[in-house]
Amino acid sequence: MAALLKRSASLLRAGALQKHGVLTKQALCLFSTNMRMFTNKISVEMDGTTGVAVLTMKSPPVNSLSLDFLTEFTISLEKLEMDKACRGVILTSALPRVFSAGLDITEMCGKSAEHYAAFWRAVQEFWLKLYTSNMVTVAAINGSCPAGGCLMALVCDYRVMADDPKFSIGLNETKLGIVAPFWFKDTMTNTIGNRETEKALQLGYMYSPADALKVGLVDQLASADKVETVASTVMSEWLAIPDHARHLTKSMMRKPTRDRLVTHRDADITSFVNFVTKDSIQKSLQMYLESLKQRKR
Ligand SMILES: CCCCCCCCCCC/C=C/C(=O)SCCNC(=O)CCNC(=O)[C@H](O)C(C)(C)COP(=O)(O)OP(=O)(O)OC[C@H]1O[C@@H](n2cnc3c(N)ncnc32)[C@H](O)[C@@H]1OP(=O)(O)O
Repeated sequence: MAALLKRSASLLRAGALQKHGVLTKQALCLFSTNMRMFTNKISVEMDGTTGVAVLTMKSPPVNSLSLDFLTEFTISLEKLEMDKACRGVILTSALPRVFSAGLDITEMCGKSAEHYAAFWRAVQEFWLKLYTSNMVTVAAINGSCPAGGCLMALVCDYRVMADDPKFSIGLNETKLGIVAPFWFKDTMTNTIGNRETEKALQLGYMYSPADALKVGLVDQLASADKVETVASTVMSEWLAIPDHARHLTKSMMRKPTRDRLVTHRDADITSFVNFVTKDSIQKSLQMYLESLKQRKR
């Protein structure tokens, strides 16, 4: 399994996944009954009787979405997608207090233009795979989830968040001096509407769980120790709907947003690389990283 994953990761890095559109058969190892899979940063437990997998992010300190993390995540999701027995995935975090801190800022600082392009392609791939998944996807948000972490939750079909005022969720990019790309914006607009998104994005607003529920950014709150149980209950409600009818409905709803990124994918990478290589943006990101480190002192 480790060797297959390693091979899959190198194929993904080498762009083979983009070239052929799917992972090679060799890279696939289908789940059929109860199954566990561990990579460095992710564990997947699939219950063959319910058809539900729990994908747990376990990349300390904050489950930041590095190139390695994104590669492992996308491969794990692809494997589940190819397994006919798997009908739903619950995403959650093994870390206390943090669901995901979003994109790994160190991937956007002090690197080459080639690195930024490869990183951004992996971010796009991650979004596309999760957004267009045929499986029911439920986010069990058991901690804070800024920016890319919020995006991950937003692309799921349903969001259950821990009702703890210490946690927050939102697209806070402007606070870092950067801009949420159009497909982040589209994903949020589709969830909470244009006016609320306009305010939230400009202000880089991080919502408390109660406020997130009020605006529809999350669907349900639960006490921290019940988030995954509530997510499982929601999952069984969604799985009661015939798969083919639900798939077709989901893809009808999501196709225009998905197509917009697919059509402008290369331009979006160029835009990202041009943006992130600017001295002023590098300075903002470095200062933000430094401020995160200073907070602890
Ligand atoms: C014209 C338009 C063109 C558009 C082109 C595109 C433009 C670019 C678009 C980019 C989109 C970006 C999306 C993102 O996701 S950016 C990331 C945003 N994330 C954040 O702001 C989160 C920051 N982190 C936190 O708020 C907290 O860490 C958190 C609440 C998540 C957890 O708090 P906690 O107290 O538990 O942990 P610490 O703060 O002490 O952090 C522990 C260590 O982790 C490091 N850290 C935290 N977050 C990140 C991160 N996102 N990336 C990398 N590293 C991170 C932190 O520095 C600590 O490190 P040290 O232990 O070394 O001090």
